[in-house]
Amino acid sequence: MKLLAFFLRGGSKWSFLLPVLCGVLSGAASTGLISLINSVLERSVAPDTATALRFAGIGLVALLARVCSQLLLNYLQQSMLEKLRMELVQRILATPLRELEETGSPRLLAMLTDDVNNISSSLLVIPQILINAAIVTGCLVYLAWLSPNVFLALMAFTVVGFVTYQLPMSRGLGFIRASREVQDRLYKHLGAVIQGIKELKLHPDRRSAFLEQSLGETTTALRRLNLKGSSLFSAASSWGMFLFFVFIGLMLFVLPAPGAQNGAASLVSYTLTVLYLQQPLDALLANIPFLSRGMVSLRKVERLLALDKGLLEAVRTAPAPRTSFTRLELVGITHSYHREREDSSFTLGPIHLKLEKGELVFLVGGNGSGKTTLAKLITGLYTPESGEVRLDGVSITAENREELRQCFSTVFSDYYLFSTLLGLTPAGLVPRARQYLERLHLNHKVKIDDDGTLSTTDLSQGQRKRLALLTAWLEDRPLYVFDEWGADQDPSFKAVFYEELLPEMKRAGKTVLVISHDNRYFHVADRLLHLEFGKLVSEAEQPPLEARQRAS
Ligand SMILES: Nc1ncnc2c1ncn2[C@@H]1O[C@H](COP(=O)(O)OP(=O)(O)OP(=O)(O)O)[C@@H](O)[C@H]1O
Repeated sequence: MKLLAFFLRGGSKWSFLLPVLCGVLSGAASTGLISLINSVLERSVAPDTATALRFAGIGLVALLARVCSQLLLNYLQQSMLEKLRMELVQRILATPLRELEETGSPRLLAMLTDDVNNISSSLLVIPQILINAAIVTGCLVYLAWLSPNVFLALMAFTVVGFVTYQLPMSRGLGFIRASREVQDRLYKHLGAVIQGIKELKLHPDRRSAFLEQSLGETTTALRRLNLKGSSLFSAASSWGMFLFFVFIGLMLFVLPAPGAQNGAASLVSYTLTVLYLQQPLDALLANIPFLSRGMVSLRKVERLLALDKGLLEAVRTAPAPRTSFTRLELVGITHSYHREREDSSFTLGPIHLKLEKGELVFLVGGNGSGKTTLAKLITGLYTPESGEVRLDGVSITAENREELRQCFSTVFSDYYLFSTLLGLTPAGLVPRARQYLERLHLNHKVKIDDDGTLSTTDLSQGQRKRLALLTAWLEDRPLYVFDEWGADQDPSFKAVFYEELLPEMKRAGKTVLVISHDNRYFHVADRLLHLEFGKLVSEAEQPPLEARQRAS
């Protein structure tokens, strides 16, 4: 029911109902056919040309309605697949970063691939189940008309069949749920194959251990669980069919045509009708496992789908980026990471901090002291657990957090480089981008097409970071955050970055927060913020930039 409600909510009701109606029409026509066949066999209808034409007409309706239903269903499935995937991606984009980090990329990937496929496959079987259920109902009504006793006997069998069918089905569902959990682990290992390929290639023992233990154990567990689940589903389905044949056997040999008034002719009619039930019943039983997988997957993505509408709206209707700001204040903000398995936690803050327009601020401190975490809080990527962030005196809440984010251009140490200047296409930008390429000494390596496509991103780490800096530069936001940007640069380019580019940004009125371990260049900063174990331990004002440059 949950699945049905989800589909009906997700699209136009007619796009779902139309294939069902076509299917039901096809089912009704099929039932009409079986009734006609019975009548001809019983000789209650003459096998003349008119009957043959009736037969052909009903058959044609059954066929055309079935084809329409299938075509509409295929269309519905593909558009649902696209819609669901886009919807999930939009919800991922609107989900708080911390929540996504806790979910982890393997689970997100499994949702976007396996779960989306399972849900859309179950979409395809829902109408088929409804269609086959309609055929079964049609046949049952016909059977009830032929003989109420045979109908009642069949219903009694159906109840027994349903109850006994449920037992293996619910066990099977348990295995499918467990296999879906293991699937997340599989994606983690597959990620390790791709990202850890160098380490795996260079170390045979690690490679074998990975193949046998990590990946091997997971794929074996997955195979076993899926096998158990599918076997139980098949067993349940076969049990249903077995009961069906038992019923036919009883009808033929033990209780010859209960309620039969017309002897052999009636027996032929019941048997034929009951036999005709086999195909839709078989399809019904075969489709239920797909439905079960769809339900398991829907539960997996439910949390994303239930995302607060306000968050979704805030991302969909993001404000235009600000061109300037005066002051950003952090008032007693805190953030904690809890590690369940390690029974330890890291707490940043409470942090009190002000960033003014045109300031060049360095954030320094040991590894793990909380610099990146603080940068994520400042940029609005994390929501503080307590305290307040104020932009030009206005408190930042869920409603206006997008406005804060739009103030920043960043290059985090785990930045991502897009292969085009995505979202940056105002006229005159590409010539500026080419100038920056030259300044960043990348003009011999990378070309930028008029549509903003970069000729390559297959560069050295230092060069890739320069390209990321170029994108940030082009965004032209009032606040910049560079997280250990200089770490991959050669000494000459480090000097260009710290002594030319940063002061130039400052002169252009930008506020720049630089996370750095390059103590050779600390003199460039207006202020040094020192973070240790999550606390700001000191804040050092420095003399004016010109004096500092002269001194160095
Ligand atoms: N996603 C996360 N989940 C759990 N703990 C985290 C996460 N990110 C960081 N931490 C922990 O929080 C602490 C601060 O990390 P953070 O990355 O902010 O430090 P940092 O000062 O930027 O370090 P570095 O100089 O090494 O980049 C560390 O102890 C780290 O283990």
